[in-house]
Amino acid sequence: MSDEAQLKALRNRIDSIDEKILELISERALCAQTVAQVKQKALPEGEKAVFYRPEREAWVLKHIMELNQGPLDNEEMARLFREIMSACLALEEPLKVAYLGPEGTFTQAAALKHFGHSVISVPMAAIDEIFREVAAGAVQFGVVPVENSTEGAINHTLDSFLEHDMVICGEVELRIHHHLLVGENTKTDKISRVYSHAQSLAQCRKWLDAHYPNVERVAVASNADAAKRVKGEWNSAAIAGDMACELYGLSKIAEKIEDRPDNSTRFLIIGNQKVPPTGDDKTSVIVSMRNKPGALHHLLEPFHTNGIDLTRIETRPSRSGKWTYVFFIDFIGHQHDPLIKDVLEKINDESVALKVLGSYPKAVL
Ligand SMILES: C=C(O[C@@H]1C=C(C(=O)O)C=C[C@H]1O)C(=O)O
Repeated sequence: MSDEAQLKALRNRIDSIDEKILELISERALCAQTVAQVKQKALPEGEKAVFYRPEREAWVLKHIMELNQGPLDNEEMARLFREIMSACLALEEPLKVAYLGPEGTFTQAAALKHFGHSVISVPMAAIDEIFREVAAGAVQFGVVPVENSTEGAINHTLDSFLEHDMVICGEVELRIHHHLLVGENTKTDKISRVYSHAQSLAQCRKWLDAHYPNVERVAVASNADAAKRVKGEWNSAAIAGDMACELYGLSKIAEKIEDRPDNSTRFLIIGNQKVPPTGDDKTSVIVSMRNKPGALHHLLEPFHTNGIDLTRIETRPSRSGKWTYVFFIDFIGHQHDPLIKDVLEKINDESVALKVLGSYPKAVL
């Protein structure tokens, strides 16, 4: 067979595979629609069904990854299914998700990675506003950054958990790549100012010291905001990611300038919905302790004796008295697991206050 004929035959095969995929996706979407009807029918008149099931979605993605034999890798395959589920869920009910805006931020990228592109994503100007928007019921979920592998905790987010009653329904991790961006009119040899969010400036500190030691570093509300500003200025650059670069039509003069190549940010999904166990979960709690010797030791002991894996511990001022603290603790397991229940009871006895922020599936993607 000639190359030409072979290509034609392969393309014919791809066409007929696509037709089958189309049919199967449509069949899947119809099933999801029927699931919605069944969910709604099971409830008394006037009560609204919960359509989004994070524990089920985590299971579907993991199942696909287990079955996958290549040549596409697991992450790629799961991303495709993430989008299929997102579209199916939108047929049941389009989700509204608030994120730290403006458009083009890493938090928006995290929201789309977690929920897929069929959600309605709503930009908010500040972390606190996301909490308020979810509390008011204007959106079902919010996405907030909580920690960065280079720069540590996002204190605004932690403090917002002290002020609002919010359930954590999920987590998402995003690799953060920063680029130095300029606009059409920027004179690249005359750059005297670099805009970015304080966290991003910090994540690129060494690179800036080495390449632009005398340039003024200006912290602004977000990386997207930084990108927006440079458009109209000839002597400034922005540090931001791919989404902001595309959205504001900028070009990269240096790529991946973050000091640590594994630079990642973890985001939390906040809402009002408690998530049942999947068998591979995390739990987040806030604990306040009496200020006495050995308090932290007593707090951590039940985790140690029960072999529970702590993934994070963070301290913040409690805001209820000078030099008193609260601990944010993340660990592996679900609050409904008998072992975790026991541990939480012990901690409750030892502490001034214990608040379980939520149990949720570990990030799959
Ligand atoms: C179809 C369902 O509803 C939603 C859509 C899902 C899907 O497309 O697979 C999975 C979970 C839910 O978010 C379900 O609950 O099974």
